[in-house]
Amino acid sequence: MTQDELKQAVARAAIAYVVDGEIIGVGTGSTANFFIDELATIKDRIKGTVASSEATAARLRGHGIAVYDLNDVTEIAVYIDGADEITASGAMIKGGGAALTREKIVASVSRQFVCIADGSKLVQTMGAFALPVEVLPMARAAVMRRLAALGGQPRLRLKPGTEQAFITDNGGEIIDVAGLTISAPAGLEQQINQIVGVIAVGLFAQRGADVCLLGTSEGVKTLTF
Ligand SMILES: O=C[C@H](O)[C@H](O)[C@H](O)COP(=O)(O)O
Repeated sequence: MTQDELKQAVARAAIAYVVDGEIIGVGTGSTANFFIDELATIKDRIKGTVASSEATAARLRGHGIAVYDLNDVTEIAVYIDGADEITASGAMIKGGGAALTREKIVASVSRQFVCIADGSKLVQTMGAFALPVEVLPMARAAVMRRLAALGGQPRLRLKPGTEQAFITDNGGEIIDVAGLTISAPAGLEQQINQIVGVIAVGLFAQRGADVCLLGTSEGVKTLTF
């Protein structure tokens, strides 16, 4: 099976976690896009969605699915999203698609977090994927020095094909930190959160996934944490 077929399989399996009549939180990225396309086939069963990025909101609306502002919603039944890396305890690195801050916010008000990922995302120790950190542009250099002091190699994410900083939906910039071996994800998440100028770190450990639907050549495996 190709990686896309594995992503499609987990996206389809995630439909079983959608709660009828409720609001669903929707993630960002290629796996989440497959999920949005599946959700479109049962859109009449849900009340609507909250999106974790402008790109996701546009894709949802393109399918005629209602997208609510989070400020108008008190509870989200389930949040469904991909990951860049996930451990056997449900901690994740996210933000390869630069949506980490809104993803974290939507996940934080959701009753359940269902991660959908192809098998290549399951790792023993996180860090091979450079850790994304969203920062306020004026704090970029100061935060990069602090991240380097933690042992990483921080690099400013650029707009593809340019020398200009990539700008997120929130007006922030992304620093990708390579070279970390993340053996205590919750502690590192807390430590990076405390650096002044950081908007959010792409470590989802304090609030990790509750379930991971993992796409493998033997079928979709369900990991619960
Ligand atoms: O910001 C992006 C998100 O955290 C994605 O969930 C993550 O990058 C995984 O994306 P994909 O499903 O494209 O591998």
